[in-house]
Amino acid sequence: MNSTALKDSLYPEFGILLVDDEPSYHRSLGLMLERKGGINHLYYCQDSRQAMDMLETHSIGVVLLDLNMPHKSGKELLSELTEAFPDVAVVIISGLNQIETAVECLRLGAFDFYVKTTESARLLEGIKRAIQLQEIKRENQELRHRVLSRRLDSPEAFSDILTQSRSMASVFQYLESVARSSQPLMICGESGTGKELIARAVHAISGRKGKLVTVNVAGLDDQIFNDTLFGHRKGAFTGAETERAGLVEEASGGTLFLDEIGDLSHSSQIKLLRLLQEGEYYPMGADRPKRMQARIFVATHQDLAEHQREGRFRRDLYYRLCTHQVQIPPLRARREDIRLLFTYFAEQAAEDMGKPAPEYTPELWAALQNYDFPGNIRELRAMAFDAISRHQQGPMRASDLQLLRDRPPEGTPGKHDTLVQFAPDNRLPTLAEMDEILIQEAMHRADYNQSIAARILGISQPALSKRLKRLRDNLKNGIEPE
Ligand SMILES: Nc1ncnc2c1ncn2[C@@H]1O[C@H](COP(=O)(O)OP(=O)(O)OP(=O)(O)O)[C@@H](O)[C@H]1O
Repeated sequence: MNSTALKDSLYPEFGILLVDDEPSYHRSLGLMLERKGGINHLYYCQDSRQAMDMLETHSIGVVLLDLNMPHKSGKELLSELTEAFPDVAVVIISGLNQIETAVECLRLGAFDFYVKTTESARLLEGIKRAIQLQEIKRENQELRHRVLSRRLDSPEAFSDILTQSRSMASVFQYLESVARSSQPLMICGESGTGKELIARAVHAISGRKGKLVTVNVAGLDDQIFNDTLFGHRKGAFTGAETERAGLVEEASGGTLFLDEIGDLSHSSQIKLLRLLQEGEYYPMGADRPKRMQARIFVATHQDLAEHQREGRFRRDLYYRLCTHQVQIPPLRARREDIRLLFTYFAEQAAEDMGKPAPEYTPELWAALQNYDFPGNIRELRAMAFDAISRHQQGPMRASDLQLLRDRPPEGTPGKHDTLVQFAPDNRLPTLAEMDEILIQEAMHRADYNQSIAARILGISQPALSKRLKRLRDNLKNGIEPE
């Protein structure tokens, strides 16, 4: 047995076992796979009687099997193999071009059938397909396992992403199951939902030793895109006085994160597609290609599926990019995170500004809960910093939040006087929350005169006093309105 398994970075994650009695064919196929496909996690077996043992002892995902071998024929081995290892993909590479044999092998469970004289590019494409399918199968199994056990292997990688939402926990579980894949990852979500934080977390648990290199591709014209990603040789164009490595090279052994991919120009889309299809690229002015050693992440706040349907984004590129895809929910779809995040950012702001962190009124929470956050967490963060900078004393109130975009213009009468909006998509406040909001508002309008506030509310002054006391006690004990 010979294997390349000692190399630093192995692709794919599982082994590819070549079973053939001809060492010269092993050599040429191995070289072709490594040079043209970057496939270097290879094991060789010359004696077909040993193949089953190798499958027992190594993590093999794909077997490349010859048919005509002494001792045990390929067909015999195929039957044993598909029975004992139904999850392994077997690609037959036969010396004979016989249609009946091909049909029989496929019936026995082979994934694909090629003859040895097949053009190497076609053979490579077929083997890559088998690898990709295996990767997806394994990731699926891994994901099912994680979802059922509701666990994360590396919770620390996600510790910068504050959340208590169940939907985000599922996002993390999915990301862990695809973190070690070599396939691209597409991160979708509205602006400010934390896509860049997600990219960093997934890179951290990808097992890749290289860097995460980020580039925003929106607005890059095709020439700049080309130079930024692929670099150039000295003298490649007027002004190219020194050689420059592109970001694909900088991300070697790591991850290249292309942000705002929905804004990539059409000509640059073609270049990116070629890079993904061939795994190779030409720095400007170079006559030999370089092999890409980076994994690609992309992010977008746009609906790329729709762009693709409308012809604004190349369909072939879209399908290459979305093998693994995650949708980060907007903040309004995980309102349970609002209080956690606001408190966190407000405390951070207070510390930065040397102020004590304030208490918060229930009315403030209700106003935040009923706001849509079109700018998501980025907007919430800015809102918390702004509120702390202007806050003077006492508990922080809804009126300290100047950034509420849908706040009615000053002086709008009626129900708009309060910050609580009754938009159809918003959660309605509970009666208990409404009670508190009304009391706070009445006290504010009455300039904290209880008798006047009681009159505004249509209750007696002792009744208001009792409610105020209960409110203060709840606030002190951190109890939420039911
Ligand atoms: N769950 C979170 N916990 C803590 N901070 C967060 C969280 N989500 C986002 N942030 C912060 O919000 C801001 C915006 O996040 P980020 O830049 O990752 O968003 P994005 O989705 O990439 O935005 P864009 O699409 O505009 O590039 C950053 O300051 C980030 O640190």
